[in-house]
Formats: sequence, C-alpha cells, structure tokens
Amino acid sequence: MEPGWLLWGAAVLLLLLHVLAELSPAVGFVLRLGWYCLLCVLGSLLAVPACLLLNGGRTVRNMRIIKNIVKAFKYFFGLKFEVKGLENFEVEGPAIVVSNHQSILDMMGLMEVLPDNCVQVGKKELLYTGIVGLIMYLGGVIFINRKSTTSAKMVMSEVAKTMVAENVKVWVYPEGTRNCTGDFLPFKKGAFHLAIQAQVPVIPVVYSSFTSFYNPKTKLFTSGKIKVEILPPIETKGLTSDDVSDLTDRCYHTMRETFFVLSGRPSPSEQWGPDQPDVWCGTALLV
Ligand SMILES: CCCCCC/C=C\CCCCCCCCCC(=O)SCCNC(=O)CCNC(=O)[C@H](O)C(C)(C)COP(=O)(O)OP(=O)(O)OC[C@H]1O[C@@H](n2cnc3c(N)ncnc32)[C@H](O)[C@@H]1OP(=O)(O)O
Ligand SMILES: CCCCCCCC/C=C\CCCCCCCC(=O)OC[C@@H](O)COP(=O)(O)O
Repeated sequence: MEPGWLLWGAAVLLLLLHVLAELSPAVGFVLRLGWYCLLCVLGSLLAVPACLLLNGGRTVRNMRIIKNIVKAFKYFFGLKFEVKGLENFEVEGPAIVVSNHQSILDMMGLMEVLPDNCVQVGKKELLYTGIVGLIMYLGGVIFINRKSTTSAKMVMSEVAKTMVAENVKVWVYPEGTRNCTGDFLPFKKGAFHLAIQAQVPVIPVVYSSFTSFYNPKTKLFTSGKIKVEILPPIETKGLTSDDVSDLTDRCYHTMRETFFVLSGRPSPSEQWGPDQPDVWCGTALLV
C-alpha cells in the first residue's frame, strides 16, 4: 500500500475515534486510557535502548531518561501540574518519599517532581507488563510481593540497608493500592519502618484529588489541573520501632489535611470514610 493511503487511513481513523470519544464519554474514557497505555509502551520502546546504551543496565540513573520521556505525556491529555515545595527534596543523603496514589495516571505526577537518585516501590505484577515492566526494572523499581508479608518485609529491610549505602531515595505509596475515592486509605506501615530502620527523613508529597477530571465509575477523563505539594522532611533520627505508629499517624494526618486544602474541599471528620467507596481507579490489565 502507498504511504499516502496509509496517512489518509490513519487520519480518518483518528477523526472517527475523536467523534466516537465526543459522542460517548465511556468510549472516550476507554480510548484515552488506552492511549495512555500505548504511550507507556511507545515511551518504553524508546527508553529501553537509551537506558541500555547510556547506562548499561539496571540503575537509578535510568530514571532521568524515563522521567524526561514521561514528562511529555501530560500534553496529550491536557493535564497541568502546579508544584509547590520542590526545595523540600533537597535533603542531604537518602530519604523515604511517601505520596497518595489515585490512579495509574499518577506516574505522570511522579515524574513531574521526581528527584534525582530516587526509585519507587511497586507491586511485582508490574514486572510482567512486557516492555513497560522491563523499563521499570531498568529504572531500578523495587518489586514487592504483596501476597506475602514476610517476603515484602524482607525486601523492605534489605532496601533500608542499600538505600543508605548507595545514597538513594525511595518513593513508597503507603496506601498500598490505587484509591480514587476523594479521601485517603489508612496508611500501611512499611514506609515508616523503612525510614526508622535506615534513620532517614520522610518527605511527604501530596497530589490534589483527581475526581473532578478522572473517575472510572462515571467514565470521566478530561483535561484538568493537579496541585502537588512537597512537604518539609520529617526527621527520624533517634526514633525506634516503637515510634512507627506515631510517625505513620503524623504523616497520614498532615498529608490528608494538605490533600483537602489542595483539592479545595473542606476536611471531613477525622474518621476515615471515602465519599465514593466503590470507585475503583484501576484498569483490568493492572490488577
Ligand atoms: C518511558 C515510559 C515509561 C512508561 C512506564 C513507566 C515506567 C517506569 C516508571 C517507574 C514508575 C514506577 C511506579 C510504580 C508505582 C507502583 C505503585 C504500587 O505498586 S503501590 C503497591 C505496592 N506498594 C506498597 O504496597 C507499599 C505500601 N505497603 C506497605 O508498606 C506494606 O506495609 C508492606 C507491603 C510492606 C506489607 O504489607 P502487608 O503484607 O499488607 O502487611 P501489613 O499489614 O502492612 O504489615 C504487617 C505487619 O508488619 C509490619 N511491618 C511492615 N513493614 C515492616 C518492616 N519493613 N519491618 C518490620 N515490620 C514491618 C506492620 O507494621 C504490621 O505490623 P503491625 O503490628 O500491624 O503494625
Ligand atoms: C505480556 C503482557 C503485556 C501486557 C501489556 C501491558 C501494557 C501496560 C501498559 C501500560 C501500563 C501503564 C503502567 C503505568 C505504571 C503505573 C503503575 C501503577 O500505578 O500501578 C498500580 C499499582 O500501583 C497499584 O495497583 P493496585 O491498585 O493495587 O492494583
């Protein structure tokens, strides 16, 4: 087939998809999410050879390459980030970064602010997403088995040692799963055990609620603005395992308050309770 016909075909297909997306929000939602996944695959196809050629294999230095590619994704979805407090990342040495986790779209927000020498903790299933899993592996993502507490704790304890030895920051989503309810899930304690074991500060990062532009329940996915705030580091020097619960609670409350301020919503009662308990922010692919 001649290239001219191919171009015409692609243009007609795009127009058709655009019209379909405009006519049906559900179709628009699926198409936009599909486009996001395709961008991740295409970005990975670009990033894998770049990481191998420039850095030779699995290293946190690859995160810079990944970050620069992913930072372009937001333009395809009309997403804007307003970032405050980047200076709070400028701590000497390693740290644990904790943030709220609403959707697979968080990866864009993550890359928008990701400091140098920082790797994320992710569920091991992500490793099996083909080329996307490969790029995560090359970027140094630490994979944990959520089905086995013992194994997850062992990996985290090992991380406590290596992050100090290698001067690496570790980004953990303490809710432990995606949550787009417009509130926080209770925090799991792994990140805080890790910070105290390694005696490194915790840097909380908060993203405003996505619910005004992204909601899988109502098939909403439009353009939108996300406010991000990096809060001052919380020191853990001298804390022991007895202080894990207090540290977890302190981070949870500070971050939750900030979340409501950033989202322009009044803070509900302190008791946890999502306003839409059955909103699930996943895609079937990423269970
Ligand atoms: C170029 C284009 C590229 C495109 C593609 C992109 C590519 C790359 C970009 C990279 C981006 C990667 C982004 C990855 C994001 C991934 C996000 C996720 O996958 S979130 C899910 C995984 N993460 C987590 O689960 C972290 C949070 N969870 C925890 O911290 C948990 O505590 C745990 C996993 C460590 C254990 O969980 P669980 O089995 O449920 O057990 P718990 O009830 O939480 O704990 C049981 C008791 O154990 C105590 N505990 C926990 N940790 C420790 C520890 N390290 N040491 C000692 N004790 C520990 C805990 O306190 C509990 O005891 P209790 O007495 O009840 O307090
Ligand atoms: C050979 C298999 C081929 C499969 C191809 C899959 C292609 C996937 C393409 C794009 C995926 C985009 C990945 C973006 C990374 C986002 C990471 C993420 O946010 O994971 C969710 C995880 O935090 C929590 O999971 P749950 O909410 O507990 O569930």
